Amino acid sequence: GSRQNEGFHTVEVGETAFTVLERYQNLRQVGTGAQGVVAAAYDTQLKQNVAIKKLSRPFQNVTHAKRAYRELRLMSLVNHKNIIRLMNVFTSQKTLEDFQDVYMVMELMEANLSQVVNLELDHERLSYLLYQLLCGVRHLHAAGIIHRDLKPSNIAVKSDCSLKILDFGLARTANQGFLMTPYVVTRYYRSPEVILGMSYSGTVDIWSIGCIFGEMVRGQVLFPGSDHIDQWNKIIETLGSPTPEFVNRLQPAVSNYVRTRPHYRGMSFSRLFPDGCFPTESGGSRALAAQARDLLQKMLELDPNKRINIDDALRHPYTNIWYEPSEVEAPPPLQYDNSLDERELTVEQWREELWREVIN
Ligand SMILES: O=C(Nc1cccc(-c2n[nH]c3ccc(-c4nc[nH]n4)cc23)c1)c1ccco1
Repeated sequence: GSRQNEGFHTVEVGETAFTVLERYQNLRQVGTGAQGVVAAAYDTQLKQNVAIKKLSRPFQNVTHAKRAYRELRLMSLVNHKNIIRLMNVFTSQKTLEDFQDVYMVMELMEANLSQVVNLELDHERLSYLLYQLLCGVRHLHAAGIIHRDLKPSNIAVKSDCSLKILDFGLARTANQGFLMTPYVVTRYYRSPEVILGMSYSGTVDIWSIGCIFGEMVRGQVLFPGSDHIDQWNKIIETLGSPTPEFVNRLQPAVSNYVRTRPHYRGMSFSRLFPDGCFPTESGGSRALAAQARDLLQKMLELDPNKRINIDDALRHPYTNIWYEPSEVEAPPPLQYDNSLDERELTVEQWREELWREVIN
């Protein structure tokens, strides 16, 4: 029979075949994402558990290819404790012609945040998770990377309450919603400026963090919109209509639409996040609830120009108890050249780009 690739072995993980280096043993599925299947494994060389993500035919279309290329380049560029680290990347195929799959080996976490948002977290854990998320995003922004698609499913945690961001979101030119796979694009955490197609800056990620933080407090999604229109309606019904000054900054067609909406006053934040939905452990909890509510209000500001920025959020009383200059001001990685993942290449050209990234 054909000589099995030396140094590789093939195992079934769920319905997916993983052909991985011999050093990775005892594979078991821990998750699936829009890009592929993730397995936990034991690395017999490093003598530690790892996560292995299989990207099946990442060049199958431009969306997958851009995302895979961006992720490979960014993960090897970025080095921060709150961003998942790429430990190895390989393919079992020997030539470009045979090139099919990419395997990314990363640190193993224990759960993703969507499995944690409905737990009753005390203020200590809540503020620590929020602080780490802000640190990780600050590091991305320092490298010129705006994530734009932060949500609980692409953030992972461990029982020691450590948190890591799992991916790098959308390339600026990625199409906003149509995917070839059956996976639904979750828009619940997308900021008003992304929904309304405005120019955007790093504060889009602050909005998403506010939505995630709010969901951990409330135990349910803040703005569960079924599409962009519904998403916008849910946001203004809850937070109130935008100011005329904000609406005037929109593109004409969009501002005309936004003006047709009924006028909403919005709910007060003490009604949105009453004391009852905060942990009530002994001592100081009313003061902590007030601090958490204050920070939420500043993150869930409709107008990006008025929204709190990352540095102020890290210095807010609710999070700055964790402030460690070494974690917050970690030296920024080399600036990421966004233009590389925004080239309009053909599937075949992306395949070659990915092949080069994997074999070097
Ligand atoms: O469920 C377990 N772990 C778990 C749960 C959720 C995420 C990860 C995870 N760790 N590292 C990663 C890197 C990337 C991804 C990724 N998911 C989509 N895209 N990328 C996910 C991970 C791990 C578990 C049970 C027993 C031991 O671990």
